[in-house]
Amino acid sequence: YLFELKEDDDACKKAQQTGAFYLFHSLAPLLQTSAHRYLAPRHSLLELKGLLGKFGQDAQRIEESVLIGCSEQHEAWFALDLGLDSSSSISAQALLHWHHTHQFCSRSGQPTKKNMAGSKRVCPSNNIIYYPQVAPVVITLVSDGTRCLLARQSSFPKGMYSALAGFCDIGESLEETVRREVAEEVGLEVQSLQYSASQHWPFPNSSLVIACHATVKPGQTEIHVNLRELEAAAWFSHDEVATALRRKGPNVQQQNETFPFWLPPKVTVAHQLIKEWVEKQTCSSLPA
Ligand SMILES: NC(=O)C1=CN([C@@H]2O[C@H](COP(=O)(O)OP(=O)(O)OC[C@H]3O[C@@H](n4cnc5c(N)ncnc54)[C@H](OP(=O)(O)O)[C@@H]3O)[C@@H](O)[C@H]2O)C=CC1
Ligand SMILES: [Mg+2]
Repeated sequence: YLFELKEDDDACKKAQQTGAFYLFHSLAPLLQTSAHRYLAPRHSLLELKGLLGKFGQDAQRIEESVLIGCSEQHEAWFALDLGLDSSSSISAQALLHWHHTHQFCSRSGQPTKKNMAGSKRVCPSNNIIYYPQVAPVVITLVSDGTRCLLARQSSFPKGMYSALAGFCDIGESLEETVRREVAEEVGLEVQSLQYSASQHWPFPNSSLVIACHATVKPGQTEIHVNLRELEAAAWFSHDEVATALRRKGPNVQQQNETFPFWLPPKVTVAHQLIKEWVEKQTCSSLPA
């Protein structure tokens, strides 16, 4: 069904009649607080038209919405940004952002036109099709068997350490990216690696973060921090990491100077990767 909506502008327009719209303003989602949770309110086409009228905006703006999914019952879901310049066409956040920053054909310089679903943009002068881009990123938790390596960039919030990360270069396999990034950032040679999980990551542009565990040879653990990429990197013991996992974000005052660091929040695949390592270490240290 989604494929049909992406390929057929008329079918997509029809789906808007019974669909649900989620709203953004300058790429920030409109959220509603409800019992200490944030919910994204849904709007029918009729409600949306009413809202647009209230804000003095033309109903034509609905053409700028982008398809972001559908329910099992074929209710189509759309996202619309009411805060961006009305001449731009838009898309949930990552897709909206991509449309906002890909308005022109890089061959002809002419404005490109979004299809109804927002799954692509086409240059009317040469028919070149542009599809939304995703940049693959690997995130690697390096271990020497008993400790794991965590690092921080100067741009991280104060005290936060995470696993190593890096964008894939063109032509690389994921395995090659892991080996290159680990060598580049901390001067270590990866011995083996294992895939863990992946996550869509909309910051700064749309990325697909692929998380892996990697090992280095126990005798080859000396870190050479690349200070152009990282502010610091160090080996941490199982206990240090397990304690840091229980610590909540930067707002918590650190009581104990021995553990001055904290880890990325639960929502990140980085957190899941570190948690997985801690759990694996705990299991392997239990008596058989
Ligand atoms: N969800 C998660 O758990 C995690 C997500 N991440 C995300 O992974 C990303 C990569 O990690 P990071 O260590 O910064 O990567 P890198 O080590 O590859 O370094 C980032 C630098 O690479 C350059 N670069 C190369 N290709 C791209 C591209 N396609 N898009 C943007 N920059 C590119 C940029 O340089 P220049 O600025 O000079 O152009 C950028 O500053 C970050 O955006 C981070 O938010 C990282 C860890 C965990
Ligand atoms: Mg990096």
